[in-house]
Amino acid sequence: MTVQESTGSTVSPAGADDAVFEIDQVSVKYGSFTALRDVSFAIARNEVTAFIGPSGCGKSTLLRSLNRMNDLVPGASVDGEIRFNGENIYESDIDGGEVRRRIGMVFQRPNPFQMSIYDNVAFGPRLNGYKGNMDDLVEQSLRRAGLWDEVYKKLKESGTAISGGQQQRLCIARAIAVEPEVLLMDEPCSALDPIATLKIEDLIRELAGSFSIVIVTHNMQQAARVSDKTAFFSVEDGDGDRRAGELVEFASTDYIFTKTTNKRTEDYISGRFG
Ligand SMILES: Nc1ncnc2c1ncn2[C@@H]1O[C@H](COP(=O)(O)OP(=O)(O)OP(=O)(O)O)[C@@H](O)[C@H]1O
Repeated sequence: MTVQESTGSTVSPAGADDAVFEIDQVSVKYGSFTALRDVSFAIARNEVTAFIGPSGCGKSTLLRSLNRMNDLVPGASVDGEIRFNGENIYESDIDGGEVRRRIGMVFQRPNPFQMSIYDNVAFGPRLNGYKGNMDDLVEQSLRRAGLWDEVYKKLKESGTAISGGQQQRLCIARAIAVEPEVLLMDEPCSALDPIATLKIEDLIRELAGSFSIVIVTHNMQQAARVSDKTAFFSVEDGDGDRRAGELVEFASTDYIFTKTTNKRTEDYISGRFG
């Protein structure tokens, strides 16, 4: 596998042992349009990896490819291999639904189900036939999401009748209740105020010990605050608005934000581009 990493970075290429995902020459198309071209790098286990880059460079496209969410997008197709724990999730005998159960996702806008707070968290475990004590699991998941103290008196109330920041933490509790190995987060704070954002960022750092987290963010301070490694994407050089996205640089977050010598990364980080 080719692993694109910066020379001089402190990151050693993650091999199959410590990589949760190996992304190997992945290109993603929507119909005939190549949204992302030939991306290769590895995502380490139990770390936070941030995807940054200008609008339209394919960050969300790649994130959705990691749990085959793109299967649900008409016209989307993925070439190359994405190995999750060493197994290519795009093999024909792998069930996309099963992949999505093992890899949780949190979206831009909090999207609690129209049901009680309790039922939101219990939904996934019930679907999976969880046999343990559901009350304990709900409490533990809400505690891990930093929400228990705020909602324990109103577990029977609607999951949509709490603040946006609380709803997003409820969505995180719902995602972790089924014990996924990975949490994919697509700009999880973009609809939140600064205080709710900081709470989610603290939570991401706390959860990183137990889960591998991949976060797409437009907010570079956020990437710098929460992530261990950063992948910077951009669109290919040239004219026209149908240019493919590509991985420019992947390295430790510290390297990307303070030491990079890559001009394209520097220009983006310093706000000269994008
Ligand atoms: N469902 C789709 N059908 C066709 N083209 C799409 C679709 N989704 C995304 N694209 C195109 O693919 C490219 C990458 O989009 P993507 O949303 O992955 O970028 P992004 O880096 O996440 O952008 P943003 O930061 O604005 O969310 C863009 O040119 C976008 O217009």
